[in-house]
Amino acid sequence: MSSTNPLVSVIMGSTSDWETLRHAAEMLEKFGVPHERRVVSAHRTPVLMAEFASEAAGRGVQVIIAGAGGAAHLPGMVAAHTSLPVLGVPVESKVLRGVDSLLSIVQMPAGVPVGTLAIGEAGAKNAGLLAVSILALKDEKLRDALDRFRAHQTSSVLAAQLP
Ligand SMILES: Nc1c(C(=O)O)ncn1[C@@H]1O[C@H](COP(=O)(O)O)[C@@H](O)[C@H]1O
Repeated sequence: MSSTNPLVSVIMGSTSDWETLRHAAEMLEKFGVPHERRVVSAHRTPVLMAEFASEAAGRGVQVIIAGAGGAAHLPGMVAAHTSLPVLGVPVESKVLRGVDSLLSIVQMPAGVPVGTLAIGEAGAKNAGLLAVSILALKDEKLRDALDRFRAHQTSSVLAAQLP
């Protein structure tokens, strides 16, 4: 991880979300994308959240990955304060198994989009991959790395076929 000039900001509502969001950070690491990780909460640190979202583009951040659980308003509220692409990761909650998180994030009013991923680890990994895809639009090396990632994934699946 690089804390200087991060291109992607991975934020989460609580340190308890790290077990899920670390999968997004690990994907970014795999592709060598400079990123930061922060705990920011729309509910518990509303002023910090508004400042963070308003200032992110000015710091050179190009994509925000925001994960939260339960009443997961963080991705939507961050999206309300920035026109950067915001990728929302629903964290699996104890009581409703993340369906609450998913519905809180996905059902945005038209005009303020959040690109919502699947619940939990798979969603976090795919958020990392989507962030890489977005950056790869203007980065040929990243595009090649993504192509290699896909090719490797394909050959692993083929190699794992049953006889
Ligand atoms: N959904 C939100 C927000 C928010 O959306 O602003 N802030 C914290 N939380 C969520 O509360 C859950 C429990 O947090 P604790 O484990 O700290 O009690 C976490 O999944 C977090 O994302």
